[in-house]
Amino acid sequence: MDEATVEGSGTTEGTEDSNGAERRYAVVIAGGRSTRFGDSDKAVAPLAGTPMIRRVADRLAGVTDRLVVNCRPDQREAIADALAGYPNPVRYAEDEEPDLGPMAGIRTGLRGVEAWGGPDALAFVAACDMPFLDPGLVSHLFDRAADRDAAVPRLDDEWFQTTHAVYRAGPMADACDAALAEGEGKIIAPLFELDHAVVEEDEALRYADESTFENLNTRKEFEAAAERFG
Ligand SMILES: Nc1nc2c(ncn2[C@@H]2O[C@H](COP(=O)(O)OP(=O)(O)OP(=O)(O)O)[C@@H](O)[C@H]2O)c(=O)[nH]1
Ligand SMILES: [Mg+2]
Repeated sequence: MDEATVEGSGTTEGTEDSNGAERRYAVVIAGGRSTRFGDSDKAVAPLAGTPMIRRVADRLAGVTDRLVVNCRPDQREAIADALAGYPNPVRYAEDEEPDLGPMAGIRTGLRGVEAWGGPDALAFVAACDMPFLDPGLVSHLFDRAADRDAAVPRLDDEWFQTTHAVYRAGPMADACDAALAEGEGKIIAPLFELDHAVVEEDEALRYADESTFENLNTRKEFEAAAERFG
């Protein structure tokens, strides 16, 4: 791999498991610098006693079969500690070049999925800072992506939730590579290259409440969220 270190490259197993059901992948991207949060990594910061990335991963454990975490190499040990004992198999897709932005994180995470389950595997991609995400909506997004290459929620007819969306690993990673090569920074650009379902707000909110899209950026938001976990 030229851009990312992905474990298990070359061990593609296909997307079917033994009972014929399609495996569902989760990707959590965590390669950001948490600058609004402060001088520690928000991914592993304890949120009401549990590292935030663990809360995100736990929300996904029942509706996905395998987890790929995208991060920088220097984050990996702390993240692996946070995910110790996770019920599903976990692999890491490390940024070879850091700080290329969330689109590069999505690309690298999906390359990890592709190496594990093949290019047609579907993955729900989440940011590491969305601890309220709703597994019911995640399942629905998988259903909506089944005959497409992506399913992405859109709020208020306008705001695509690209880090709360399902993608087919190979096509989306290729589209991100192309966008990155063109210097295209807008995270929605690769989406428009794909056959994608848009899940409008009213549809999404039949499966979840708004908090599923909430992301925590500042220490203040983090502390307010911690109180909601009691
Ligand atoms: N791999 C990778 N992931 C990123 C990068 N920038 C942001 N992310 C991830 O994208 C998601 C959304 O990013 P932000 O909420 O801006 O997080 P952040 O960049 O760590 O925080 P700020 O520095 O405050 O912007 C988070 O899960 C980040 O970890 C990056 O350069 N590389
Ligand atoms: Mg950022």
